[in-house]
Amino acid sequence: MDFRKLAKAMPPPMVGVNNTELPGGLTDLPPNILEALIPGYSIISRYASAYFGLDISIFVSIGIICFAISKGGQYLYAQLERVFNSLFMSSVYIDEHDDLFDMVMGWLSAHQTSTSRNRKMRAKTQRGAKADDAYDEAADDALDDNGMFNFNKWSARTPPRFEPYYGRQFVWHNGNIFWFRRSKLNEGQRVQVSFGNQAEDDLIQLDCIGRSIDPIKDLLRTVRVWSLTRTSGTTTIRHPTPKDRARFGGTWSKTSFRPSRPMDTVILDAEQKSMIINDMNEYLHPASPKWYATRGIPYRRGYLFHGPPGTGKTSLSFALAGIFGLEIYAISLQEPTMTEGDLMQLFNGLPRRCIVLLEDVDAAGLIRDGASDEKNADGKKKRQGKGKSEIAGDDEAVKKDGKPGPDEVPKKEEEYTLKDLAKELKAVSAPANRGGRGGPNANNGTQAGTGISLSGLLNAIDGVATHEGRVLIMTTNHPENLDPALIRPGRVDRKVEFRLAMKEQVRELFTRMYAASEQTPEPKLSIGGAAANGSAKKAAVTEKKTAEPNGHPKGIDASQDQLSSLSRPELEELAAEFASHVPDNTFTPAEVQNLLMRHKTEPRTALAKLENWVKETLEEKEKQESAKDDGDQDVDAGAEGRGV
Ligand SMILES: Nc1ncnc2c1ncn2[C@@H]1O[C@H](COP(=O)(O)OP(=O)(O)OP(=O)(O)O)[C@@H](O)[C@H]1O
Repeated sequence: MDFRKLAKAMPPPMVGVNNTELPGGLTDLPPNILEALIPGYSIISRYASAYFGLDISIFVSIGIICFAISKGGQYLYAQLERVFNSLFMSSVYIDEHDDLFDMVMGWLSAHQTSTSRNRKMRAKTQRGAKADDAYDEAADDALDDNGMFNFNKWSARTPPRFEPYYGRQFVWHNGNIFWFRRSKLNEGQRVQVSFGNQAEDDLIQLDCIGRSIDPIKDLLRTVRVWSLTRTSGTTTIRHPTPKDRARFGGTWSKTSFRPSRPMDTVILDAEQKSMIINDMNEYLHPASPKWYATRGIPYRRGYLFHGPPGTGKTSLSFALAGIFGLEIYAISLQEPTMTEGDLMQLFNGLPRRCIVLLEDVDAAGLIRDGASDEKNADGKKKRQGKGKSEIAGDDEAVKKDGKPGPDEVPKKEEEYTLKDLAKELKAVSAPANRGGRGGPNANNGTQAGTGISLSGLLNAIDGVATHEGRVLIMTTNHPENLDPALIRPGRVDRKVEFRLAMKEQVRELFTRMYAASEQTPEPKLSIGGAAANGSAKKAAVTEKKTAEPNGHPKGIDASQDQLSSLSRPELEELAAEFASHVPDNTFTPAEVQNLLMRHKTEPRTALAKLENWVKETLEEKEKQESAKDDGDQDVDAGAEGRGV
């Protein structure tokens, strides 16, 4: 191509008054503009002209014009699209913080993977229960030569979830076409759309043709049903969003979901169990809100689960969530960064129906300030010295106005021994040692181990601004340490005591463990020589047939034999015998379960090892007790030493 000819073909430059060249043709921009746009332009252009006889200003000008045309075109297209959208399209926006966001993403990824020709997707590693869904028989490939489960091998088989990336794509549903656009929330939108959301929020925009959003509503209904069906049988657990991830405090994040716990796996006094189930069922009935409203009673329900650790308090909460299809919103009052404002916002952000789980409320170190404690006339900080048995299942023990009942008169000042005082000191200092940032400044003059005062907690639980409809479950190992105001009727409507296991409970635990339909396979262990000589699997089979020195069979086949050859009446018989050797009121169900878990498929072995286990566990408990007593004495001595 002869560039000189091309240059000649261009219109000649216009000449100004002083013979200066004016910008003439479209392609002839003033050199000083080009110089400003492209540093060193004049030198390049001079060289190009001298050596190649080329006037590069033509190309630069053409480039700039093309750029301007394309930008203009884009702008025009965007304007036309905007006008078209506003006249003929309807849109619905979904903020990332909303549950619908995940549901839509899940639906789209499930819906699109088979049909989509999308060339841009976001791949997401599946975690938690979703990933576990991917388990199938072929996952046995994840066993190594020794029959050991290898998680890396197994998780490598779990495919990632592919979901739409930023940008626009369409999807068909019920004969309608929908456009789906995922974008980043810009600053302005974020304030309007998602007050209190995370810093890196995304936004989904769903568009459909027509002047009504009804098709989108219909699509979202489908998505919700699809999503809820998929997650039925699981319980969702949420926790407060960590401060570093939340733009504002007091928002909830879905932290996990797990298979719902069947109620019959929680072994508890039948009467207590049916009481709590019936009570909750009645409360959650759709007609209940009206019933409460017409009587002027706040529509709230609270339960206190109390008893030693490992007796089933958390398990029952999860089982209740499972049968009533509720999500669990768990709050730890010991969280040092949580403020009363956050707590209030968390309670305000609860859905219409849910379970709020406050675990170990006694450990939060909530103590009322003497001045604000109207129950203690002498203004001294005191906890009510209420025994566990008085609290157990006794709704009337605390009077309606929160004052102690006649049978629980507070100790007089002189009845407070040094030990009481030492315990108080320990209770107050314990949460602080855990990093609590209590203190008078943190909580309106109320002493507490965290940033939450008792009045702050009470306000959040049932303050005027608090939403109605939730079920509050508080758990504690030391109900006697709780302030009566926290557990007064209205805040705690029912109390359930969890005790150490009785024979009947042990029997049920045993039966449940070995009657379960699905047994987890035991590893086919054959470590060492077998692997080394390359005939590991064969060796494993041989090993199954060998017996342990104590006469108990070893390996999966042998242990399965114990189960497969066990008829129901035999199992019942074994369970009764097992229970008869476990002393009442001595071990927690968790401890008994621990023994049974060691012999998951060997009920007879569990029975054979029981006697030893009882002896060893009792010895261990005694040791722990005496160590605790020594600790208490140290605190007493310390208190006396300080002249308290
Ligand atoms: N009553 C019970 N019935 C069935 N399983 C139980 C029972 N109590 C405890 N377990 C088992 O023991 C383990 C611990 O139980 P869980 O967490 O419910 O106890 P907890 O009372 O909430 O303890 P903590 O006070 O320490 O929170 C669980 O694996 C659970 O299955």
